[in-house]
Amino acid sequence: MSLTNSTWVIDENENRANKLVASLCFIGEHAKVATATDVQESALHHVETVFLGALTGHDHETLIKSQPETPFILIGETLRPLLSLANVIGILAEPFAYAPTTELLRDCQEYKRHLPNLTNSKNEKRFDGLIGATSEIEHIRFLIQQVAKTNANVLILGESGTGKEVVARNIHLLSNRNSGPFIPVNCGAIPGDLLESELFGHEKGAFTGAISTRKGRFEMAQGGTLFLDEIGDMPSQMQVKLLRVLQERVYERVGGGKPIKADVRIIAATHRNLETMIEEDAFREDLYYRLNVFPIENPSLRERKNDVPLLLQELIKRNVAVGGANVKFTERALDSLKEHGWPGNVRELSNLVERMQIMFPEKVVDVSDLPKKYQHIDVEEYIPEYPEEILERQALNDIFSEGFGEFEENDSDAFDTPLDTSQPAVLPAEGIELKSYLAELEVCLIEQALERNENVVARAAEVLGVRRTTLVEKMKKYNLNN
Ligand SMILES: Nc1ncnc2c1ncn2[C@@H]1O[C@H](COP(=O)(O)OP(=O)(O)OP(=O)(O)O)[C@@H](O)[C@H]1O
Repeated sequence: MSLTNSTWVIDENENRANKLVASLCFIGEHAKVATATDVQESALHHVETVFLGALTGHDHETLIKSQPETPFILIGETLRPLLSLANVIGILAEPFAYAPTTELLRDCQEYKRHLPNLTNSKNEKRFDGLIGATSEIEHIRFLIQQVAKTNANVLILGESGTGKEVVARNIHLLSNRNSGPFIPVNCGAIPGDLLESELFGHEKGAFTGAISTRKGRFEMAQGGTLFLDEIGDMPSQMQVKLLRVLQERVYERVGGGKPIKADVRIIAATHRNLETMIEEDAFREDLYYRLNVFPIENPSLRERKNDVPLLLQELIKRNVAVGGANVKFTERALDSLKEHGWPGNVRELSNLVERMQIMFPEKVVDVSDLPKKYQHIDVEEYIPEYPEEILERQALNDIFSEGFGEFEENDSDAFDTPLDTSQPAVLPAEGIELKSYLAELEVCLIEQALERNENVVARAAEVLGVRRTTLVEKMKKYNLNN
């Protein structure tokens, strides 16, 4: 329960009011007796809960409605009809027992915590790059806010690409160390024998190659936050050394004897299961408990798939800001993306967005434009139908610009059919009906292409040198069912 925010008891049944204040104080609440006039005259931002009992000269309903951001608890059954008001959380009757009192106080806290204007606007602005509106990400924001104010070590768990570093940066940003540095170290990317000097620094000549004295990441993070990413990949001899620093808060540079005081907040992260690693003797249990003071479990993207559209929008915006092209997604393309499993989480989504921005600049992306593995819903593909004259012009172009010459040279059997079209270049003396002649020729070539390619339209389109959708149109036009 809150110790800083206060709880007010407004009840003209003085005896009952005093009993309630006493029992609230007993459970650690800062409770005091107040009056209806106090409510009318204050903004009540600092008031967590108001207990409301008997009143004379004031209307209960008007009073409750005048403070919509404040949760009220009614005292005594006679006020039950007021339960229908949204900010009335419940009724408490004498004797004021521990269980119902604490439950109601907790509900009031929740009412305040989820107040739309607090969670969505004021707080959001203070978070940097942590996008999402689902309850899963709201919970992460809540944990960040709670732990940021303290100096506790934090362990961020979660699959790769879920934004563990984003969370760590936000803890730093909201902490009172935010004027100090945020120093990340990827423990998995630095070879074991270099990690010690990387973390603690070294004195000149401490080892071959130590040509000058160098500060380590701990020293660089002094007064700020050290983010130990991929802590599960830290070699065991380094785990011992890190544990010592966490316990004693001092360390020495490699090759140096002078102890340096560590004023550093530690945030560690891993995608590994440290408890299993402990069982396998791959991670020290004592270090685990030192680091795991406050665990934060980042949800995977598939656990918060309703955030996909919002994230997508944000990732597009970020790329546009650095010169990328804009791109839009149809509603059903978004639905399809929501069905994806996202093993690479937000990082995978970010890569997909970049790919789509390159492939479809300033266009709208539909399900069929997505790479195959992201197509999770069946949609009927739109095949445009064009006016007759355009199709005829295209047919003529196809035939005269690329068609015949090559066909004759490369495949002398191509026109070995009963149709007159086997000698297309020779104009009979009596002339021809060009339109139907060309149509027959087209049908003949399409049929051959389909036959040679076991009726696979995509392959037939390839040998005819047209797009698959064009061939499908022509087959529809000539009523050719394969
Ligand atoms: N909630 C989020 N909102 C916006 N961007 C996010 C979010 N989560 C992750 N990202 C983006 O996804 C990418 C991966 O995030 P980050 O590096 O923090 O993940 P990680 O969990 O630390 O990954 P790894 O375990 O591989 O180190 C970054 O570009 C980051 O900006």
